[in-house]
Amino acid sequence: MFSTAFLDLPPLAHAAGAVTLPGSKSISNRVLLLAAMSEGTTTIHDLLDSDDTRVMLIALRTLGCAVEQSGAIVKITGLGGKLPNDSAKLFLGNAGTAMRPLTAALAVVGGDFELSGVPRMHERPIGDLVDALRQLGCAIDYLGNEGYPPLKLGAPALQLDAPIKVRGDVSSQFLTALLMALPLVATKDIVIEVVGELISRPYIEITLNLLARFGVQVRRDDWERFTIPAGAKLRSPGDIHVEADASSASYFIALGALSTGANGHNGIKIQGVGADSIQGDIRFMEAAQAMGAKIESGPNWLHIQRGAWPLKAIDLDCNHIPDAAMTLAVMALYADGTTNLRNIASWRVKETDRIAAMATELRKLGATVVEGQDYIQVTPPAGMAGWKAASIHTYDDHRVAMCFSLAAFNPAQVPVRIEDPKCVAKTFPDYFEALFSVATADTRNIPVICVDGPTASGKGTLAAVLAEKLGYHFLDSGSLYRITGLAASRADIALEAANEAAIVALLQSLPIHFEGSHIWLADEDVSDAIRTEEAGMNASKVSAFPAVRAALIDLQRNFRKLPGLVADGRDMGTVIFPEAPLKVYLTASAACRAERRHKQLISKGIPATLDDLRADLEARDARDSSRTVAPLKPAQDALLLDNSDLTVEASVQTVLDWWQSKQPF
Ligand SMILES: O=C(O)C1=C[C@@H](OP(=O)(O)O)[C@@H](O)[C@H](O)C1
Ligand SMILES: C=C(OP(=O)(O)O)C(=O)O
Repeated sequence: MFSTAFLDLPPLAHAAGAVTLPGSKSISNRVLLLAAMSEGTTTIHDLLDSDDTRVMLIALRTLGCAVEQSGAIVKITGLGGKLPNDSAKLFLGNAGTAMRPLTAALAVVGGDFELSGVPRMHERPIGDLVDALRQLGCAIDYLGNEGYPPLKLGAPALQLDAPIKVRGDVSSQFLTALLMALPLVATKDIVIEVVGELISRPYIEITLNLLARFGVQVRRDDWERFTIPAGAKLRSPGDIHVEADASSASYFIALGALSTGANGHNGIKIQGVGADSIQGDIRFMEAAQAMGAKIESGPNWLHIQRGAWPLKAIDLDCNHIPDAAMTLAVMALYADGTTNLRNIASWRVKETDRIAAMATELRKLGATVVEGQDYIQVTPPAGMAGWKAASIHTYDDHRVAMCFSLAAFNPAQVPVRIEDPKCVAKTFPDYFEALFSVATADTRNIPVICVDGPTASGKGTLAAVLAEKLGYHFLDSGSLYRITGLAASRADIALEAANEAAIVALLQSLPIHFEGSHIWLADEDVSDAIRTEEAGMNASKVSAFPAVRAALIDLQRNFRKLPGLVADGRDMGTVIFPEAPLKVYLTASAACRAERRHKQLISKGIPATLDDLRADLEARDARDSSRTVAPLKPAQDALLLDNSDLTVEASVQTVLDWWQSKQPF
């Protein structure tokens, strides 16, 4: 997951390949609650692991439910409707699929419970559900604003005779919550009557489908009357598999529809969900097809390719696909006219006011947007010149972050900044990793920040922090020379010019790989072994051999991958990435560098004297700057930063400011 303040997406060129998507949020949280309340043990396969399921799992554990987790398999020992802990405070984040169904289940079972969430959850309505539960005799108080969480639940005095009326026009989750809770107390037939037009109906179908899997057949009369039969009992089905999330699939369906292939591959294959999914959002496929996508489907897979181009503008009632329809609003940027998405009033009471958010952010990109209480009309930017680079505010809404990433395919090749990318953790923590696994950009568009400088200038530290703050890859090029020196010494090859060819041959066979800040040589983590003073000296020696440097060029350039790279070394800006948009040459006085190195060594318990260290590093500076190939020197267009008197934080901030000053947003 990218936990950076923002994630800059360079203009994306193509996308092709396969993605396996995480489990459905709607299925996961329903199955968790049903499994916890049922009799028997349920083994859940491919459960979604995200913020929304985490709050549900924590809540169930707090209530006394036994949960065993091993990898993607979760085993729940059902409580049979009886709670070991009948007093608890539950924090449910911003998960509607946890807050609404748990409210109903705990209210009918009874106990002393407080249910709260993030501030936005306290602005998301729940009054219609509370009103319905109060008709049943449930004891529910508002702890904050009337009609909204947080809630306090008490012991109910259940009256099951009269039909329960529930409004269906604000959220279908209220009806879902009642349908899942009432089997716990169905000593007689319980009738639920929906008042007002029921929205988001396919989600009710998911609920009915899963209730049936847990042994409860609800009778449905049209979409207005639902009967839980007397004696209904939740019984574990044993094993249950969670399909991949169809709403998450919408971003990759769109990706297939709007991008051309890459690396000899064409189209996007989505694994884990197919056209026969029980999730209503799978019908996003039809909307994407209407816009031009070519889609094939098989058991649990979809394959999407670009068809019509530009996409065709559509006019669509999106009530049945409220979540995936946000993706259509971004696809509309690539359409041949104005797209009209209607009957989406519920967008206003979700993670944010989604109609307002989409309108504001689409306009930043250059689109013309008209919004109404329950619709949005999107007209694409006028020609290439109409597109604007934009920093997309994401309102702590996972779907805003995910769908706006698709704007990076814009024909004007302007970058797109996604603010607070970690908000995708609600349903798809590794969304951007999945995107980068199939999307490609022209190499020249992938940003590189070079940090060059002499030994002990702190360039490794600076570069690593920059990479972390920007979510970029990190190339510690010096480590490649260090590994080469280490491997040659271990192979008893003297580090002399006469052995240059042998060292290159050895280097080409080295199984080097990087994992975060760790560097591996085959099965050995050599991160520490290459950091000794001796390894540094050896690195300096092998790095003076032209053939060694040449052999490492492609390896280093291959680090330039989406979303970007921070590369530290001695010739990053001069030789390896001469066209990098930002080159920093980091220095500090010899005295200062010797002192830093001294502190470092002493703290590790390695004896050293300041004078020796200073002499060594001056010798190393001389060798590095006088070698014939790629000598250490600032690139002509490098910005010089002397950090002798700067903290790491101050150096990082200076470079981040330089970087920001080069951005179009
Ligand atoms: O029941 C569900 O799993 C959901 C129902 C929908 O909400 P509304 O019924 O409020 O539209 C949907 O937007 C939400 O993401 C999940
Ligand atoms: C509306 C959504 O979430 P919730 O389940 O919290 O309602 C969503 O995921 O788009």
